[in-house]
Amino acid sequence: MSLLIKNGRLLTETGEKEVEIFIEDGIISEMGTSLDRQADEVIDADGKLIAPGFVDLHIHLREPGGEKKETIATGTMAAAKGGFTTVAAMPNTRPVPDSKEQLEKLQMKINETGRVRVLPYASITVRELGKELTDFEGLKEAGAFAFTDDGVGIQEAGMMLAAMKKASALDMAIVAHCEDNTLINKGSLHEGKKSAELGVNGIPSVCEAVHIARDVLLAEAADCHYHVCHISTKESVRTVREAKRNGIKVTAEVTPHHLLLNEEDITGNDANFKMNPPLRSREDQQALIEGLLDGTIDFIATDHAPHTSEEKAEGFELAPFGIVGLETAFPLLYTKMVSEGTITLKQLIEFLTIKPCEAFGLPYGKLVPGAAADLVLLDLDHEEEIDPAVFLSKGKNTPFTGWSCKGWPAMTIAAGKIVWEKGSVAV
Ligand SMILES: NC(=O)N[C@@H](CC(=O)O)C(=O)O
Ligand SMILES: [Zn+2]
Ligand SMILES: [Zn+2]
Repeated sequence: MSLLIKNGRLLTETGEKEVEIFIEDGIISEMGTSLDRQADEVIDADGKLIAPGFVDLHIHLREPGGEKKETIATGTMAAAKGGFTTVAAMPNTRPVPDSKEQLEKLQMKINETGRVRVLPYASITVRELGKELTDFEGLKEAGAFAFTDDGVGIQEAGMMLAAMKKASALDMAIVAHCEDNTLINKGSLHEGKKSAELGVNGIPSVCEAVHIARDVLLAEAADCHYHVCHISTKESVRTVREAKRNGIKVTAEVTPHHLLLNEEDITGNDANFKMNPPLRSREDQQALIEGLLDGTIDFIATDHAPHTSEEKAEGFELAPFGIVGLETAFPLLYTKMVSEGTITLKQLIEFLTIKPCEAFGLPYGKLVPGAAADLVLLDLDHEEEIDPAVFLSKGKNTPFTGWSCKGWPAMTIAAGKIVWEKGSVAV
């Protein structure tokens, strides 16, 4: 099976140039200006920008156990529509992939129904209960991408150190949801201006930062790659910056919503603004942007966390934490950060491709001969309003409804196959 993409544009060090890409058996075989190649299928990119397929190392697919919210099939369709060709699935499912057997079952399901590449996380502790470490060796053998108890923090330093030592010996990363249970304060949003205004309990910034401060020291002691999920506060950014300066192997991700929103954007009782960590202050938002620009924060991940409309209708205090992100990440970031001059298009693409891959030593995220043919065609000028009714995700829980964005994916190719095309009927 071969594919020839004509009339594409490529972003290079020296600006944009025209490109043709010849793909054979899922691999980029040749790139150039006028390739003299016969292909089974020819695609006219019609001047669209061709970028490496996006990589999202933090998403929730909900299967097994949460199929009302999302499945591997619907979540990876949403990923394809958003231009993502590699995603890493969090293990807070029921059951949790906390044994070789469970992870093997999950892998089978991914192979059957995943539309794009799915890297499964395994949990750090059995059932994510924080009491007993999982079988790291067996889970690595079964294909675990890294270890995390996302959804909850690892409460005990001794448990975290033991996990890091084991992970380090296997050359695997510990990926952390940083939240100290004794500091949550039964909050449903950030402890600050908005919580005071509404008179409701808030989650203080230190609830996150205190875990990061502890964990960078543990990572140093264990010589382990430690990755911070969804970083959200200025104190957290400062702590990661300092740890990096000291040579500690720490990386961090930030979500589009923490870059684009702060607590002041929360409207009424709308639980589509409720996520964990919560939207923080304007100063925190600014610190996250600065952290991304100076390399303290390595890449962007959506934390795509679908919930049903019924659950989200329960109101701010009762609804579950989490918002969807796969189908809106690029248009939002392109419109709000690139068009407004905060970052360049090249930087944005890197934060969604090569940067996450470099952080975790993955061989994806670049367009070069010999690489997997994972790519996205971007229609940078096309403008459209965000409308959850057209999402392929089962989750409609977004705070960005009605935002007018440019920069929509027009076609996504994963491992040499068209996995999503604008205007075509979803199959
Ligand atoms: N981010 C969220 O608000 N929710 C996530 C859990 C998590 O990422 O911690 C979920 O699983 O719904
Ligand atoms: Zn989390
Ligand atoms: Zn998450």
